Formats: sequence, structure tokens, C-alpha cells
Amino acid sequence: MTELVEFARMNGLGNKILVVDMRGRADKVTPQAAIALNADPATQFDQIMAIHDPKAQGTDAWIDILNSDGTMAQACGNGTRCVVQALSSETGRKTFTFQTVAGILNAVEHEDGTISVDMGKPVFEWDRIPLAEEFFDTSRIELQIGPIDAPILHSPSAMSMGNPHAIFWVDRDPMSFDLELFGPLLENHPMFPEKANITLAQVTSKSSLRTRTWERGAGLTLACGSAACAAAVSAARTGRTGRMVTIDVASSPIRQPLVIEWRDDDHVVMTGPAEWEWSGKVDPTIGTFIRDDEPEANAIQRGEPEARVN
Ligand SMILES: N[C@@H](CCC[C@H](N)C(=O)O)C(=O)O
Repeated sequence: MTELVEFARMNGLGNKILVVDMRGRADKVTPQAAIALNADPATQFDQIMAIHDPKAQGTDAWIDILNSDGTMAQACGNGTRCVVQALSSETGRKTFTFQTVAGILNAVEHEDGTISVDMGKPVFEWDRIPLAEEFFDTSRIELQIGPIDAPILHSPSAMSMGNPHAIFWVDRDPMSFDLELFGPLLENHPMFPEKANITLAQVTSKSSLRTRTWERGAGLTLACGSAACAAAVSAARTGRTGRMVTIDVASSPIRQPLVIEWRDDDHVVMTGPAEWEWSGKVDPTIGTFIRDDEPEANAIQRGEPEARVN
């Protein structure tokens, strides 16, 4: 039986995150465990942030990111804030440097509890987003859905924030669109060979946007941090806003904006909250778990005799 590891159920502006502590061991959270955890309403999540021992000097941890369908993601802004809060509570430290498949991320927890993550530099080249077709200008690509002469969504801005994003500009509340219907079609559109996160963004002023996202590998989520960064950068890139914006994430139950700054050095810094909900222990191979605040009997009732702490 695999030894159980500590995990925390957290959220970043409502984005459902499981932070799993894989430090000190060589194995990984498996796609099978992710799918099993997502199937249980108590642990249903958008991303798992698996904290591993650091691989590079000067970094505090390597982080693997899994979507709820078991696939890997290269970036997760809301989840990164959750990792910072978890490690800050554990160590008392306020600044961290992480490594992911997409590169190095620096992060800091502020006095007021909000957390800033330097999400790195945006990528605009069509073959690095990646797109299936060559576009000289990816700030407005040819893609539409709906009737050919009256498209419902069209001409998105495409970019990578480590992970692929398409931002569709809308002139009314993103909540009024049927994103459950269009999201999967666009996520899996042949234009995106590695699929894409699909965001609807409404410009509400020269310094604010309202967004809603269909996430690659996770579907309709309450919030998506890398999408907020992509929307902010795309808005500035196309002259819709300045380089510092607040993002009202329309679908989030937490009415606190994300603040995104696309700095002059090209780095994108996202600031927002993270919230701990409960903790437990999980088998990273098959996904059985026990909450710290429940008797072991409950886990066994769920049919999880393996849910024993070694
Ligand atoms: N919720 C995340 C983004 C998660 C990754 C995405 N689904 C992908 O596959 O790229 C965030 O807060 O950035």
C-alpha cells in the first residue's frame, strides 16, 4: 500500500485546488488518483498542485499541476497562491521561488494576506502558443462560432501564459453567454493542437475587465488566474486597457478582484487571495483519502479501507 501524504483542500478565488505534499518521495500523484479525487464531491477540484522537492538550486519546490481530468497543466495562478499560503503557514516565510515545467515562479505573501505571483513573460508567437495555423498577429486570430454572418464569438486574442489561452472579447456580461456549450467546442478546436483555456472578457473601464473561463482539462470553473493574466495582457496589447487592471472574475463567489500588472520588464504579476478549507491525507496512487476532521470510519464507509495513516 502506498504511504499516505498530507493534502489541503483550498481555493484561489473559488478555483478549487488540492495542495498535495509530495516532498521527500520520488513518486507522483497519478492521473488515476486525480480522476478518483475529482469524482468524490468532497474532493472535487479544478487543479491539484503537487509540491515536490526542488530540482534546481535557489528554488524552494518543484510543482506538478494536474487538471481534474488527470492531464498535466503548465501553469495555475490561483493554485500557486494556494501553495504559497500553505507553505507560509508551515514555515512562517513570506517569499518563495518555485519551478514548474513552464519555468521559475517567484511569489510573495503580503501583510494583508494577499499573495502576488510573478507568472513570467507572455508568449505571443503562433507556434509557441501553440496554434495550428501561422498568424503574424495573434492579438486577433481568425476563429468564430455561430452563424457565419452573425458569429456569437469571434476573433479572439491568443497567447500563452505558460499554458494556452484564447480571449474572446464580449460587449455584455460574460455570465450571459452559454459557455457550457461553446467552451468544449473551442477548447478542442483544431486551431489549438494542445487545446486551450477559453475566456470571455468584457472591458468595463480602461483599468478593469470582467471575465469568465472554460478551463482546458477542468471545464467551467469559478475562477482561473492564468486566464485573468492572459486577459489583462491581451487587453493592454490590443489597446483596450492600460498595463495594470483589476479583474472581476464574474463566476467567482468571492467578490474580491484579482490585480494584474504587466510590468515594463514584460513579467506579469497577479495579486489575489487564497483560502484554506480543510486538510487530510491521501493515497497519491489511487486517490483514497481521509479528512483530518472526520473519524476514520467515514473513510471506510466511503469504501476506502486503504485510507489508513501509516
Ligand atoms: N485554474 C488555473 C489554470 C489551470 C490550468 C489549465 N486548466 C490548463 O490546462 O492550462 C489558474 O488559476 O491559472
